[in-house]
Amino acid sequence: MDSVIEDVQVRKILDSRGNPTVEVDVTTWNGFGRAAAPSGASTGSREVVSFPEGGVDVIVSEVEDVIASELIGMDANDITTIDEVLREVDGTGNLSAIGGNTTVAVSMAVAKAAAASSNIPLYRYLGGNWVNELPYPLGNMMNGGAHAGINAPDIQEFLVVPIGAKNIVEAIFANASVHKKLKGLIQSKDSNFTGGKGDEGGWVPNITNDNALEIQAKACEEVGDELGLEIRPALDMAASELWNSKKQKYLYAQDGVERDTGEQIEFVKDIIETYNMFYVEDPFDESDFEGFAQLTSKVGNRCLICGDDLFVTNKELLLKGIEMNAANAIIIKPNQIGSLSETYATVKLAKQHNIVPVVSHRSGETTDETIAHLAVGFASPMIKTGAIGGERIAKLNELIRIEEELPNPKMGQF
Ligand SMILES: O=C(O)[C@@H](CO)OP(=O)(O)O
Ligand SMILES: [Mg+2]
Repeated sequence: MDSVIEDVQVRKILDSRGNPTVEVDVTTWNGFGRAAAPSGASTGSREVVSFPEGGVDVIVSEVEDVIASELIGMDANDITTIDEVLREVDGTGNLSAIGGNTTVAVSMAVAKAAAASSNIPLYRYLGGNWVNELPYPLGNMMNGGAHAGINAPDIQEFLVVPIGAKNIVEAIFANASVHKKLKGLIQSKDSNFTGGKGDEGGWVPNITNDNALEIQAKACEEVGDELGLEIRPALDMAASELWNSKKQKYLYAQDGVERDTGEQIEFVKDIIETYNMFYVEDPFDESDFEGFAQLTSKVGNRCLICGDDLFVTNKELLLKGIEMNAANAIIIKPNQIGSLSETYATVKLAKQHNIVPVVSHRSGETTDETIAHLAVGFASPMIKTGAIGGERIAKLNELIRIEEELPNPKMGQF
């Protein structure tokens, strides 16, 4: 049979932070799939464990043979069973024995090999013949928090969404234009700015959160006017990184301000209203479903409130979020949960409840382009994958190629 797995190979490769990660090759009788795992810096505490003790070297020297001997002879189309086998091989609840990064790379490589065995691209294999939607790219413009150095803003990511773009090419180049525009705007506020960038290619300015918000909005407006399309600001606050559980407060070191949960709700609501934010991710600590629910009830009709560390792509946590009306969007990162089939189950649940799934990169990435295919195949209306930088444009440029292949392409529907 065309899709029977004949070989599985694991190797150590570099990620964008210079750290080791795994790349997996899966060969079938008539196909080949390759995928690599990314890694986070601001990771949620309920994510699966990325690597076992001993790191990538242990996987290459000890785990590769075990996985290969289990998978060889199986049908690559049977991804759900293969993912279950990987969980059995691991034998722990949180994938700490062989690592969620190992299992997710195998799982994605298997899916790519299955698609290749049928001579179709991964997005079509996952989404079927009707797929025709491209995701709006959520582009990273300025970095702070755990993705930048000291003196940068506390908010982790200042993002933009080119919501008026008619196609993916226009959208991707609009984001790149905002990124360029911001360089000059930062220089006018920060005389020491050297043009330094953070982990995801956004600029790292030495300015306050307020100043960053102001120039983010200005850049959206100016570039939007120049290009004649609407561009809206967005944020990933990664607030678990700001939360101090002893003090029960969010600490904004750059601004010298501390906020309790009530003050944080008002602060974020105010930002959303002042700057007409399209999307705010992780405005509260990862355990504060209640804070999320309060904010969503106040502004969920005009802004996407998205859970990343809150849900960690986990179906059970999403279910809790749905019951509490905690959010109206969810970040989808396959390596948070460790397999493609579980990732899909979470996306499906989100869609059934009108929660917008946002397929996302990690701060540590490789040139693997798989998430571009997942976003299109899952009809995710938005993808978070940076704006510039080799490991980010690998995904963006793949979306351009996918758009070219689709007979009747449209931008995503919310
Ligand atoms: O918080 C996030 O959303 C991500 C990606 O932007 O960062 P990390 O991969 O460090 O978790
Ligand atoms: Mg996040």
